[in-house]
Amino acid sequence: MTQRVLLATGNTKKLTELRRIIADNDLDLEVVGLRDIDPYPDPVESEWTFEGNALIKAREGMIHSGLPSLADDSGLCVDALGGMPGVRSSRWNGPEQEDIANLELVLRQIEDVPRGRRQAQFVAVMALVMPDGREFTTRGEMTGHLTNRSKGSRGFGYDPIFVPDEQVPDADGRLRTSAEMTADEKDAISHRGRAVRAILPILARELGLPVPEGLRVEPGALPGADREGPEPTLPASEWTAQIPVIGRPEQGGAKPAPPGVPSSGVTPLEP
Ligand SMILES: O=c1[nH]c(=O)c2ncn([C@@H]3O[C@H](COP(=O)(O)OP(=O)(O)OP(=O)(O)O)[C@@H](O)[C@H]3O)c2[nH]1
Ligand SMILES: [Mg+2]
Repeated sequence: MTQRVLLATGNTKKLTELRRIIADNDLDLEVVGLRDIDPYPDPVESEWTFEGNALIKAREGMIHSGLPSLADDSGLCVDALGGMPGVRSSRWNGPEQEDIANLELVLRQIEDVPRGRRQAQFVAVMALVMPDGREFTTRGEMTGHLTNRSKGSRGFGYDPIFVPDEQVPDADGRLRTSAEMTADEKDAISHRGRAVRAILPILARELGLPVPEGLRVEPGALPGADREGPEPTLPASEWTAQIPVIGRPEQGGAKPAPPGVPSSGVTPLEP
């Protein structure tokens, strides 16, 4: 029988991306969203780390559904803002969680920062909480820089002002924002794509499912994969340290970067 897994997020655009990345990897799973179960109050994201908040959301999902639960905590870390908005990304302009207001505030805050110093990273942490209480987290990152005005209408959040490093310039030498990329292009290089592709082999193993070919990792590379005896007692943060960020194109991951996209290295800033 197909097993069910909860994706515990209230953000519909994020849910669409997560469902899509999971579907691309051919696991025999039924993915359930928060709308498919009895409603419960939004958990308070009270931690100061992506790992901490992802675990809060996944634990709450598991408690209310009884299902293995996945949650994503993600955000934009801007070098010129000392790594902020970070875990505060969705509420940067206030509790209303408005994407455009958040993005405009970041642009105002770095108005005087020159082009060569506008580096930023998207970070996503995926947490998996199993009904027996075991917990796992994986992390993915996407580096890039910020433009000074919005371009593109795909994606969500800060995508219209974020130019990923991992892309090839077009014929005019122009680089695109992640809001100008197709879904497949963004998933191949995104923080979320990487974090999801890293958690799927762990989820497959925990559910006793075959790990799809492209997601297979070396025996022993996953935490607890070769354990004997009692269940592991390491805190989730230490498990994380043992999990390789698989799925990166440069590491032979599940889904290669689209044709023409360099596997690593930094492409020039927009002319
Ligand atoms: O342009 C973007 N492209 C992305 O790919 C992306 N990933 C994250 N973000 C930003 O980070 C917040 C997450 O905050 P977050 O993890 O708390 O999620 P959320 O509050 O939206 O939903 P939930 O999962 O907590 O229910 C989001 O709202 C966005 O502002 C992104 N922006
Ligand atoms: Mg949130």
